[in-house]
Amino acid sequence: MAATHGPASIPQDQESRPSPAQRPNDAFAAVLGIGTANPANCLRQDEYADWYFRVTKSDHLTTLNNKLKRICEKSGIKKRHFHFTAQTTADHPEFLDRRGVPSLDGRLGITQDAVPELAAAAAARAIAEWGRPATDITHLVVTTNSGAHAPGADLRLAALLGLRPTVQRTLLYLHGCFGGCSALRVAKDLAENNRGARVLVASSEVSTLLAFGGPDEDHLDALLATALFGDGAGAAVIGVGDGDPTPVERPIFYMVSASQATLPGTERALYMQLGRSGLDLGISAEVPALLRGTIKGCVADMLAPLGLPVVPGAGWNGVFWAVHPGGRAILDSCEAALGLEAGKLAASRHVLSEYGNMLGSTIFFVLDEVRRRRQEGDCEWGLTLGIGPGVTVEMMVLQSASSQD
Ligand SMILES: CCCCCCCCCCCCCCCCCC(=O)SCCNC(=O)CCNC(=O)[C@H](O)C(C)(C)COP(=O)(O)OP(=O)(O)OC[C@H]1O[C@@H](n2cnc3c(N)ncnc32)[C@H](O)[C@@H]1OP(=O)(O)O
Repeated sequence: MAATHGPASIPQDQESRPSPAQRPNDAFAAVLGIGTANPANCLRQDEYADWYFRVTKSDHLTTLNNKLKRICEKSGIKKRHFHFTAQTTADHPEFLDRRGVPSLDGRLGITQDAVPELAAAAAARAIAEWGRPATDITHLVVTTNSGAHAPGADLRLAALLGLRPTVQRTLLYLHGCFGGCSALRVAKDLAENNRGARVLVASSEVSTLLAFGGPDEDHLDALLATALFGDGAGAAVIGVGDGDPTPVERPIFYMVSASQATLPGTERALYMQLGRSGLDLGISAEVPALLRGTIKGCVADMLAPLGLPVVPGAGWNGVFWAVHPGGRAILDSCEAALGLEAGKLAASRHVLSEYGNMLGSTIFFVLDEVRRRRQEGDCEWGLTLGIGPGVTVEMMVLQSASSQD
């Protein structure tokens, strides 16, 4: 299937701009397997605020507790998974004080094992769906916001999965919420430029361990973060059919084109920085409005060279969407700015509801959900959007392989 069902040519727009689809069939990398995993500890969002104020010994801060409750109610999240437990704060009381108390070593000491182990659980599922032995993986791309080690989670993951010692590793740190999209873009390039390559991409996030702290009324975006983020890992196997069919492989999506854009003047709107007290972060309340004002032009600019076909008259509703659910208001902004019909972001909203924002891992959950929901007659072409610090938007044009079966 991999080699015989390459993407059909993308019809050109009237100006006949050069298109990536002018490349021969089967030249595009395809997603050949997807896997996801979460830590076992799961907290309901409607109980989260009270849990958080209890474990941080801050029950007396009722105004902040009520604010967190209001944020949780509007978050579009039902539950989230965490590597973090109440026991973590009992074992590491220094994690509670983010005002200069050193705790980075203790936090990194936990993520060192947690990141590759969670990645391995997701990757094992992706490899099982792919259907070939782990030793056939030629390249490994790992992304995380939850580490600062060398050798890093990529090497541990390779060992846990029994990959070949010659596997070619790439590790992407601190890419924020678009890390999964960046890793997929790198994997696409590796697969398309190395004949026979099979690239394992894995994102693993236990960033709650790095960023957790007690409530602080001078740092309300950190309070917001406690309501949004969860832990999880996603993985995919990427490869090109390259004229050497391997019948066991069944493409899910073809990765037709990848691009990245940064919204001018938005460097401080979203940021992360590792410090001695852990991961410091900023999430401006302006982010949803910033996206609402710019995302349409940004996506149009990135698509312009491609001549992507949309159903006549359907506009942005003529494609399927896999948008990173950075927050409920992020999805609302994209929906409003692009004029999307209700339901177009259903997969993203479902993932947000079930898991929260798992930074770079989230896009794998969304892609998994998009393919689960696919039905006869659904749009053949689609777009992924990753949004994170920069403010950076990563986009990939996908073609569903199932529409060619
Ligand atoms: C178990 C341990 C767990 C620990 C977790 C630890 C944390 C881990 C963190 C990991 C590190 C990750 C860092 C990554 C940073 C960059 C990555 C991203 O892209 S990030 C992705 C980007 N994601 C986003 O940008 C989030 C997008 N935002 C949203 O989705 C929504 O605004 C909403 C759901 C937060 C609220 O719904 P909405 O309809 O707007 O409802 P309303 O208008 O009624 O407001 C309700 C209350 O919310 C308030 N408030 C709002 N914004 C902020 C703010 N920035 N700041 C502060 N407060 C804010 C607002 O003031 C109001 O308060 P009040 O007046 O009631 O007192």
